[in-house]
Amino acid sequence: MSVARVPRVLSIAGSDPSGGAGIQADLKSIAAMGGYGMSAITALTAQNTRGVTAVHTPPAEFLVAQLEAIADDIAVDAVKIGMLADTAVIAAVREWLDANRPGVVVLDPVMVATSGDRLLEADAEDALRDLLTRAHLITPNLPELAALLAEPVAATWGEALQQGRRLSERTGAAVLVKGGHLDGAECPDALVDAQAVGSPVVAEIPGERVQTRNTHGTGCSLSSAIATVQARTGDWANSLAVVKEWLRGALEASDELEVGSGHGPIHHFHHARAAVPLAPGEFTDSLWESTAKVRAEIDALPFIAQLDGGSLPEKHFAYYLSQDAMYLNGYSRVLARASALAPSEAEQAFWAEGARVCLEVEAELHRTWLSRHAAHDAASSGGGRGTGGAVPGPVTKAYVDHLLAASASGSYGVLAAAALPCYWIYAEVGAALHARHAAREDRESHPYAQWIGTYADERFAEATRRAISFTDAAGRRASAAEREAMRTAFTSSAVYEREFFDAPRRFA
Ligand SMILES: Nc1ncnc2c1ncn2[C@@H]1O[C@H](COP(=O)(O)OP(=O)(O)O)[C@@H](O)[C@H]1O
Ligand SMILES: Cc1ncc(COP(=O)(O)OP(=O)(O)O)c(N)n1
Repeated sequence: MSVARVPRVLSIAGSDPSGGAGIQADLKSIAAMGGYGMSAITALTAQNTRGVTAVHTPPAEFLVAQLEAIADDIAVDAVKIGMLADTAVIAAVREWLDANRPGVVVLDPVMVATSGDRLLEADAEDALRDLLTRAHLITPNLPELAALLAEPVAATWGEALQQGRRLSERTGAAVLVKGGHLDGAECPDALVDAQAVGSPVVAEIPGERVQTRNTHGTGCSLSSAIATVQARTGDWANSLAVVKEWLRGALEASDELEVGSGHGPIHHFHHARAAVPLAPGEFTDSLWESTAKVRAEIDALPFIAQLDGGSLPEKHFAYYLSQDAMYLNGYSRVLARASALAPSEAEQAFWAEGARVCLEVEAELHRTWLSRHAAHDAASSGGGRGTGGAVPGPVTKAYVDHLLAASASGSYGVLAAAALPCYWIYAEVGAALHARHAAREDRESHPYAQWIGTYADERFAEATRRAISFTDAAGRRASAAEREAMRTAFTSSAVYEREFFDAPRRFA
């Protein structure tokens, strides 16, 4: 058979307005597997995650009109058949299949929903048995498999495989035997084909049962997904392996959806969560949120409270200043690298200016603050360093090494994310310190008044806004993997910010 890059897949099935089963689940599954989904609706149900309250089956002629409209205009690479409601619908589908003979036909013999509600009239079961012979693959659950054979429901996986073989013999189609209704921790699936050379079990995929109530529509999703992948690959065993892995993820992520109070739906697009288009600011907002705990820890550090209240030991302040000067020198090189990697001239100029300003501030620290605090600095521990000959402390070294590693990653986004906390957290901490200081009555006599005054620099606040905006744009452009790496880089830098503010207490 020929394979289609974006298979055009038709679901002939019923509608589930709650979106978890029926054509709604099929269209999501087809799209999730890279296909183009279409639907011809056999019946309308009123249902939610707790059960079915009503079924309305339009005249079969209207289904025929839908099927003809599609076939007149569009090549169909694969068909998935679900809820068929009654004999008139089954007859219409049978005639259409005979006239059009699609290359892939997957038939999910929907009879009774998990809630116990009938989705196929009892007198239509024989007509359904006859239709099975038109399918390439049949995907019954264990109660449906038993009903189609008029046998008791299989109690073991071995019995289920035997029943699958018998149904395959009777219909000439392959049967996907599904373990969803088995008791126990295992949830295997197997492709059974009585006509296969050797063993009729063509492929068997073991699987652990996912502990969740959200299994509404798993059968619909599985059958439409496998039809789509089969149209792409032409290999049933491969297709099952792909779909089973995807379905496991969809069950595991289903709690995120929070849909309904009964058996909720699965998360069809769990694998594409990171590819969701982001609004401006959304990415950096989420980075900021993810560091809430670290930022609260920074706010609670003795260094901040003591700087605020004026009781910070001067040797701690001197240590902080000398480490800041050394950090700025390394940070300048990192920003220069961001400039080199920047995708636009505006960004290139922005980071280059940041690199220049870092050196300017470093020089200013040496000229004013550090010379003023030289006596304390020289007396402090760390191997007799003075403001001129100081060596980077362990936190400064580790922080700069982390930033240099981000530079070496070659990813502009990762580097921008690693560099951002130094702007953003410093600006926020500084703004809060400055606001509190401005409200003090004794601010004139505060020993660190002049230093705290530097936190009010509007040019730094503006640079911070631009750094956030450029990093956000990089995050929106990034692949899922790069976004994850950006997140890790940002979080690590936030932790280093905390350690940097705490370093004077530990190492001065
Ligand atoms: N809790 C679960 N954990 C893992 N896989 C499951 C679970 N429930 C169902 N499945 C899988 O979902 C698919 C549909 O299974 P099943 O429940 O047997 O069919 P239906 O939804 O038609 O009743 C199968 O691949 C089955 O293995
Ligand atoms: C409209 C419609 N079609 C099929 C079903 C049955 O869905 P299924 O995937 O077999 O699983 P459950 O929803 O029964 O768990 C349905 N409910 N509605």
